[in-house]
Amino acid sequence: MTAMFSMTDVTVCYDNVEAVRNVSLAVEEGQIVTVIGPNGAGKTTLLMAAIGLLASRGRMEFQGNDIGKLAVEDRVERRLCLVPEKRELFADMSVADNLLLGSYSLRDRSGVQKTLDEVYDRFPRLKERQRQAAGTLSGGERQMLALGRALMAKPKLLMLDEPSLGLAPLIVREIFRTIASLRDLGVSILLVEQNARAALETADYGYVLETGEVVQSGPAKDLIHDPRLITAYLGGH
Ligand SMILES: Nc1ncnc2c1ncn2[C@@H]1O[C@H](COP(=O)(O)OP(=O)(O)OP(=O)(O)O)[C@@H](O)[C@H]1O
Repeated sequence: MTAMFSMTDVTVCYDNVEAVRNVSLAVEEGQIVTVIGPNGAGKTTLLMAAIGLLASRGRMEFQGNDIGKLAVEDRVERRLCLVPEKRELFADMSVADNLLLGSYSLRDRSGVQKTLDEVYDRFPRLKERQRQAAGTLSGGERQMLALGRALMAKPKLLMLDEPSLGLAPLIVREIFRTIASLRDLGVSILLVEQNARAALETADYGYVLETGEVVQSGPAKDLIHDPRLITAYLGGH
C-alpha cells in the first residue's frame, strides 16, 4: 500500500543544530499515526516541517506528490492541516467567526454552511456558544474549537500537536474519542503527543522520537505493551 503521507530521511535544523534527524514515517489513508516522545524530542519541529513552516532536507510526499518544497499555503490547499499546540484561536472573535476562518483556504465556498452545520453537530457546545468570544471558552472547549476550525478546511491529513496539553483527564478522554471519530469520517491523522498512553490507545501505528530520531516504531497495540516504553513513557504499569 502506498502511504498517503510519508517522510523519508527528513532532517530539520535550527541554525546548525539538527532538531530532527533522518526521520522516516508514513501515514496510510484512514489511519491515526502517533509520534510520542519526551519534551524537546523534536515532535513540534516535525509537524512544523510537515506543514512547511520550517525548511527540511529529505523527502516528503503527500498523495504521491513531492511536497517538500511547497509553501505552506500550497500544502494547505492540498488539504494538509495543522492544529498547533497553542491552538492559535482569535480570542476576541466569536466561536462562529473562528470556525469560518478555518474555511478560508477553500476555493469552493458552496459547502461552507453545510460543513459548519456538521461541525456544530459534532460539537454541540460550540453551537451553543457560537456567538461567544473564543477567549471565554474553557480549555477543553478551546481545543474543540481548534479541531472544529481545522475540520472547516476539510482536511485529508490532520496534524495535531499535543491536543491533550493542559486539559483535565476527563476532557482528554473526550478529545481522544473525537479524534478517533474523525478517522471514522475518513480523515487521516498524524498525532504528536506527550500523553503516550492516550495516544497509543487511539492510534493505529506509533513512532517513538527521542532527541530528534525515531528509536522505535510499530503497531500501537504492540507499543503499548512494550516493556521499555512502559517504563519510560507509560507510567510503569
Ligand atoms: N525556534 C527554535 N530555535 C532553536 N531551537 C529550537 C527552536 N524550537 C525548538 N528548538 C529545539 O529543538 C528541539 C526540539 O524541540 P521541539 O519543540 O520540536 O520538541 P517537542 O518534542 O515538540 O517538545 P515539546 O513537547 O516540549 O514541545 C529542542 O531541543 C528545542 O530546544
